[in-house]
Amino acid sequence: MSITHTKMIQGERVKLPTKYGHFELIPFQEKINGVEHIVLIKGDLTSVSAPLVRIHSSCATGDIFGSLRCDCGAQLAQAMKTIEAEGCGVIVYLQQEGRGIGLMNKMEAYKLQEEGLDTIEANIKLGFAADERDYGIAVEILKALGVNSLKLMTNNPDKILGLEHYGIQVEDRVPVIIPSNIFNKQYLETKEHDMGHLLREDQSVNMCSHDH
Ligand SMILES: Nc1nc2c(ncn2[C@@H]2O[C@H](COP(=O)(O)OP(=O)(O)OP(=O)(O)O)[C@@H](O)[C@H]2O)c(=O)[nH]1
Ligand SMILES: [Zn+2]
Repeated sequence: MSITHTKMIQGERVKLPTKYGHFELIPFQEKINGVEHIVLIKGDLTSVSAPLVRIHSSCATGDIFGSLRCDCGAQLAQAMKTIEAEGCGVIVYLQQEGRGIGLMNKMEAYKLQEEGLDTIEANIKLGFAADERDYGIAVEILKALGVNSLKLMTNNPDKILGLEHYGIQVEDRVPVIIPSNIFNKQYLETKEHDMGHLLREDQSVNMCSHDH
């Protein structure tokens, strides 16, 4: 039976055994536009004060087809394995293809990268910001699950700020670092040098020192 929230409809909770572990899946649908997001849950979230959470933006190329142009597919697998090992946690899989610009535009951006632009320049040339994502809906979903405080699995400091902006307390950051390959080396370098992603194991963000 579905549950109606202010901005979303929460669907049926079902078992989802996977090759990385046993999870439960809950679909969510935004009322305003019908966009659907997927939540995977492991364990009893209320049993810990700050559960492990991965907010994952959809990447059809990487997550479904195993594309080597980015690190998304491997990050998703690593997050699922880590949550399985921990015995408790959540993956919020957001329908936010191409950092929020959609698949058609992301492929335009890929084409521009094949012509020499980097991932940021390509977005800008298409008239978008480098990152068009907003985490309001992710926070609505987390609150519906009773999660207000968490340990975030990410390399992206903007994602931490994006959640904190909507009142989620990010207690800690857990890196999700995937070794680069020849196809994504330059892309990851741009993320590290120009988008501020923390791609070295020893880097840390001071959770209390963000400016809001
Ligand atoms: N516009 C655009 N989007 C891309 C490109 N490559 C991957 N993406 C999208 O980027 C999103 C993933 O963002 P990332 O910057 O890789 O990672 P992140 O989610 O911000 O940070 P992490 O939590 O550390 O993974 C997904 O929605 C992908 O579809 C690209 O070249 N251009
Ligand atoms: Zn990707």
